[in-house]
Amino acid sequence: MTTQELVQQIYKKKSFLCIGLDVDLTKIPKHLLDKEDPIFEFNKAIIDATHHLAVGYKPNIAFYEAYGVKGWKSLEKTIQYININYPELFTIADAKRGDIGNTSTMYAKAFFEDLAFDSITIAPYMGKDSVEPFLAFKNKHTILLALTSNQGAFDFQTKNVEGKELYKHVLEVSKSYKNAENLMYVVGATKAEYLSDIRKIIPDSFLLVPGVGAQGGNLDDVCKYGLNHQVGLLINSSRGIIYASDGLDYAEAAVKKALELQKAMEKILTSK
Ligand SMILES: O=C(O)c1cc(=O)[nH]c(=O)n1[C@@H]1O[C@H](COP(=O)(O)O)[C@@H](O)[C@H]1O
Repeated sequence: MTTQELVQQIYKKKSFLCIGLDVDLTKIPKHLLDKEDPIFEFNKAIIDATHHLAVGYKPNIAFYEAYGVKGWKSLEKTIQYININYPELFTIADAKRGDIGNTSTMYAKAFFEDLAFDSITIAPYMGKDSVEPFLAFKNKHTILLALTSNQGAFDFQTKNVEGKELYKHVLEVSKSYKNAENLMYVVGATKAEYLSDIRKIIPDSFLLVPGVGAQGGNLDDVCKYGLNHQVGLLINSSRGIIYASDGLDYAEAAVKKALELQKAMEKILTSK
């Protein structure tokens, strides 16, 4: 998917919501556990109910790998279901990969070619030759971890290195990578106060912003400095939407939570 197609979808739906599919068998409604593939059944119901309110879905790969081959099959069925039934949706493999060049190429093939995701999250720690193999894929997006939502972000990312914070080096250096136009960045919603500095370095890039909902991040704070001329934000909520209820009404409860966020986004977009 091109960035332009993503932007068009955002304006059409008046939403820049991404729903995180972090499926945990201990949290989904009990009646689904009797099904042949409970994870896929859960995802399918959530996607069918919320696809008009969201522009993207982000399965966190750990939640599938945790169930071995079965989990990987559920992931494959989920991404195929989206790509066949809702091809306009932007898909993110939240895999947080990155390794020496030839290994990164194999990760890229796994997520961009075999599973046909539109994008993948990547850790920048191993540098240019670990990131560029992902950037080589046309119309695929590499979402680099810049300033993450967790407390551990302060261990390294905000440390001063040669006069500026490490995350700023990540933003600046990555802009010179080959095919850098395929880059997006992760900035946690809990770090909204850093966004005006971040936008000075990468005014045009899309940001994936997790941490709204369960982690306490605030949508208005993120939008205040995070929005750009093409919106430039994908706000992710996982647990806050998909586990709104663990009863028979789980899909309707997810719609209610997604609608609250979409309405707030519509208001922000129309007042922009
Ligand atoms: O890359 C991510 O998506 C990510 C980066 C980050 O800094 N913080 C963060 O929470 N995430 C992911 O975003 C999702 C947040 O989930 P909730 O807190 O349940 O909305 C999880 O899948 C996290 O792994």
